[in-house]
Amino acid sequence: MELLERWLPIESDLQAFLAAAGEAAEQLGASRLERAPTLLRLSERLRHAGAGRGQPLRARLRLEGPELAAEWGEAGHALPVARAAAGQAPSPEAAERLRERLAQRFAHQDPEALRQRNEQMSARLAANREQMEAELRDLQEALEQRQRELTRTILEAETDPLTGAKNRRAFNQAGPQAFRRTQRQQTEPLSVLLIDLDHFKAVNDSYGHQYGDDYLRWAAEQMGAAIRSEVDTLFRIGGDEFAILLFADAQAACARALEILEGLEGQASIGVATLAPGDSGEGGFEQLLEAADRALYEVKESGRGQVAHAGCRQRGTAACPRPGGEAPLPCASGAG
Ligand SMILES: Nc1nc2c(ncn2[C@@H]2O[C@H](COP(=O)(O)OP(=O)(O)OP(=O)(O)O)[C@@H](O)[C@H]2O)c(=O)[nH]1
Repeated sequence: MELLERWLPIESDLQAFLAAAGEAAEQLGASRLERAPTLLRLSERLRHAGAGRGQPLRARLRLEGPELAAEWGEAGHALPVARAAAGQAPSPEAAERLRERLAQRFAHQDPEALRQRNEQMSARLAANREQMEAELRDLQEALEQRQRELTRTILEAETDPLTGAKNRRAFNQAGPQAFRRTQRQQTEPLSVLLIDLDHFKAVNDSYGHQYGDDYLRWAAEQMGAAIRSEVDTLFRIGGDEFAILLFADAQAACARALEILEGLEGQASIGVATLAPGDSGEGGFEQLLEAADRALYEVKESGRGQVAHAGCRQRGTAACPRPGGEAPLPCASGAG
């Protein structure tokens, strides 16, 4: 049977509960000498659980047969308080009288105690909230920091440190991705440009490796300046080999490649291949790359310093025409 239930946020609540426990024990026949150490221990345990410190701790006095026990908290802590003399459980009427007596003790709320209780509980709640908010802020900051670090790490892992262009690893990911997108969407053509600097070994050999590095940086700048950086991407995929993923059809890709060649003062060979919307693209990105590579090889074989589109071979020529030239563009679509 439950004799009493109370919240113990402030000191006077705790004292009143201990006094009620003392009275109940006395009613069951416990002597003052027996009651004192038990109440002391109960007081320590309740304080330990947060009683009297603004915490919303709830405590109960229960009578089970001859046993009087105190219980508190969500975890169901309990402590025996007293045992009825000779192990005789009080009659239901006696137990009910005891319950009423204890209730009587709390019938008149002291307004000052009530005010203190509210004040302390709301102060404790505010402190808890502030602490939680601070912890959340810290957590949020730590998360954002991690996110920044992760982004930087990913960026570093995908960037060529010499030229600032994306590296081969990034190309291996971005190429097939772009290819699948064009296949899926059927609206946007994709061209791949493979650019290999001509006689770069001789640049190194004649002017030194450091000069060679500067030349590579300069070449990357020229290429980067010729593309729409927010749409198309430049990659350095080897020593003096670059690639560009260009969301453009064969005609526009040829024109862009010629622009790049001009920027590089004619000192490069460029192979281009295009996947047009509607092309089956059966061989995947690999095949498109191979087609661009073959076109590049043809340029190298035929003397360097040119642009060739893989699709042009169907018309019997590998070379892209000069923009504005008389001849019609021979390679409007097709990946070779
Ligand atoms: N300075 C510098 N040289 C590099 C770097 N990476 C590769 N190389 C050099 O680039 C040169 C590439 O030589 P090749 O593949 O023969 O190219 P190439 O001389 O342009 O010949 P073609 O392409 O046939 O015209 C080699 O000498 C490499 O040592 C680099 O990061 N910096």
